[in-house]
Amino acid sequence: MTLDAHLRLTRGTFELDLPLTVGRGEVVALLGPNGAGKTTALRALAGLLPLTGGHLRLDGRSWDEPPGVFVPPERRPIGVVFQDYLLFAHLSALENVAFGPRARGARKADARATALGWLDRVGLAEHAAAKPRALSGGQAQRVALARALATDPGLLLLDEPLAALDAATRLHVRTELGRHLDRFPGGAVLVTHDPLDAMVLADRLVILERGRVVQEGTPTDVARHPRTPYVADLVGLNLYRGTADGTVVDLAAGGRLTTAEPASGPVLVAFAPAAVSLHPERPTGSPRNTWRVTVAGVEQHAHTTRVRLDGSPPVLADITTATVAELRLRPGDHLWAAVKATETRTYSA
Ligand SMILES: Nc1ncnc2c1ncn2[C@@H]1O[C@H](COP(=O)(O)OP(=O)(O)OP(=O)(O)O)[C@@H](O)[C@H]1O
Repeated sequence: MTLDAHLRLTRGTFELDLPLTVGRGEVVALLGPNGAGKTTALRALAGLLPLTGGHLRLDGRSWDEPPGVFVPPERRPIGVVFQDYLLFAHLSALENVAFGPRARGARKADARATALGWLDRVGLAEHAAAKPRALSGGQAQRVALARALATDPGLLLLDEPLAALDAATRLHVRTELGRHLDRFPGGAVLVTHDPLDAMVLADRLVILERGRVVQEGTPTDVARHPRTPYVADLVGLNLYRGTADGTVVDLAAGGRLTTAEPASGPVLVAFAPAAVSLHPERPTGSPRNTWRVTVAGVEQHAHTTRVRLDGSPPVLADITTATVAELRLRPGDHLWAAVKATETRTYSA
């Protein structure tokens, strides 16, 4: 199955304008800040919101092409997994999964056999008789996935499928979901806020901001070459726009950096917060960028401390607990930031 779409629609003052293709067996993650249009895109794919322009085709068959064509949701071969599962509370796990095949005309015994096969594949055959309230969050999510796959959909839509799970369950269900997605022959569109879900599960990321695509590529490519502050934040990098003249880049945010790769004209420069070291005095002796900074905030992460620093340019630094103790950091403190040219990546803007 191949999805070929240009989703154009208007909701109040918001406009979605999203070209989107999904190949056979491909998982595409839609990422973006709140209000970027991710849910709107998913609802348009499902047929819950009609397009106002553009087109939506699966394997050459048109599902939505205003003004003439609109295939209603119940006639689209899609499977949907939402964060809150939406299992029928009064039906058993088996009946929940059998519901789709039944609704599509399968005989009761056949629908139950299909459902049991899917529950077995997601490791829940022994919970077939359980009602949703007797299942854990992770188990309910697996029933929701089995239910979506039991109808043999051409397209799978996943809306924040792991968001309702606690951290430990999430890790486990993420790995399992990845395995099922690898085997799924159709295409899948995954909406998520979690960069890790997207990086682990998706073949390709499409980043939306204000209804438009701002960046698209494999997880590795996007993580290495963020193009907007939102994407840089998502993948945890410092990112600056600037103008390069050889290995010197004048930054739009103020200041200049010496980089390793020579370039010319408008560029983006990125480096990891872990590449930044902080010093009470100006460090000397090695070929580094150094500039004066002021501590704006300090956050404790799992194994490091992230320090937000004002300066020209402002910068994020990840430092060890030992360094935090040594520097006794407090907001307003003046320090020197240093980053080696070889730790920076430069690419055209
Ligand atoms: N019922 C509605 N009527 C008018 N505008 C709406 C409606 N629902 C959403 N919008 C607008 O559409 C835009 C996109 O919303 P959407 O829910 O698709 O974003 P999202 O990327 O899924 O955000 P989130 O991450 O918060 O779920 C928003 O700017 C919102 O204001």
